[in-house]
Amino acid sequence: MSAPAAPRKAVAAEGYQALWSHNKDTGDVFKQTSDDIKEERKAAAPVMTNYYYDLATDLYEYGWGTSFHFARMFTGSSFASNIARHEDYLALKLGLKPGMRVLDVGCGVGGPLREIAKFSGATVVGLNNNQYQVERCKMYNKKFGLEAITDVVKGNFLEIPFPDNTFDAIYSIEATCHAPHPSQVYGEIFRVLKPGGKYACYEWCTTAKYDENDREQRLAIHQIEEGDSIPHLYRTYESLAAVRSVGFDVIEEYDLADPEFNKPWGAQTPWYGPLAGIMANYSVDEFLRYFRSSKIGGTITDVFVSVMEFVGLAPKGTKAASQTLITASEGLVYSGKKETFTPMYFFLGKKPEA
Ligand SMILES: CC(C)=CCC[C@@H](C)[C@H]1CC[C@H]2C3=C(CC[C@]12C)[C@@]1(C)CC[C@H](O)C[C@@H]1CC3
Repeated sequence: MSAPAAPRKAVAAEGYQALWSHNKDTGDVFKQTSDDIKEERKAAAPVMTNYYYDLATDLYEYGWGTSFHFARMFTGSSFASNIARHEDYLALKLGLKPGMRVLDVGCGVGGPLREIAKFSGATVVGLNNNQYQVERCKMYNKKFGLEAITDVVKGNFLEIPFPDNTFDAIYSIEATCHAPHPSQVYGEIFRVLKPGGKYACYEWCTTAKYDENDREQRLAIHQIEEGDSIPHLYRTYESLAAVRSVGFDVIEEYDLADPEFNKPWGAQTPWYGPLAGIMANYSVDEFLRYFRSSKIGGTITDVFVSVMEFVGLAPKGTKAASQTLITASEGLVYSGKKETFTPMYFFLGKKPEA
């Protein structure tokens, strides 16, 4: 884990926690998720998510790697190949080819961007609003000799810094859920996509099984929102309506986490398996990697970083980051088991030619 400048994480921890402190002392999840509080977080969304990634990026890389997303975990495949397959699936659906110019909206430190560039030969440009992640992405693109077919630009996906009709294809992986409302970011994606171009998305959503009046289910969804900087998690049907409302023709849409959908695809362990210690493939290497993301691994990391911060060897804010991610993990595993949440609601949209 690299230790960036101390003040950045300390400021981020303070700013982020302030946005999630409303009614915490009441212990009442309904009060913590009231409409007016959510409106405040929606208004602060770009700043809030910048704080979040200032805090979480180092731990993400340590515990997960450079591709910040979940995947279908096919039994017998390694974690890395399951993650890469999930990325290549988008390249296949978009029909990416050498010579095409593609935008990755909310690219993180660029794990997916580099895989998709290598898989397809297309030129992939990442868009990211977090300066630290942009720098990490640039560094990796150079390190892996991919500068000719990759790039990364700092910018807000609510105001994408490119002219209309720029890209041949666009994708986003578990990123647009940071927006106050999905239609805002889908509208921008529609604008910068060329007519006839396709947009593929993995969206974070609540499912039809989610009962927002059930206290335990609501708490777990709130834990996901708090632990992952999401102003509000929308339903799958709301995301679908949003992508249609900005002008896309939807060619395909389904929940890749739905066990029914997955029946013909062969044996899988759950997408949240790495957080719950459920391994898709057994080997010593895989054990170490699963251990880092599991509950027990996360707890050990938490104790370690707390001590490091206390003695001044880790920047202030590191402990807050670790605890935020433990909250995320609890909500994700609970909601994953109940099937009230999916991190892979997939849709493929086309911008009409005319
Ligand atoms: C925030 C969004 C929209 C996407 C990121 C999805 C995942 C990559 C992260 C969600 C929860 C994260 C946790 C970790 C890594 C990245 C996530 C899986 C850890 C395993 C990192 C190491 C810590 O000690 C425990 C974390 C648990 C949560």
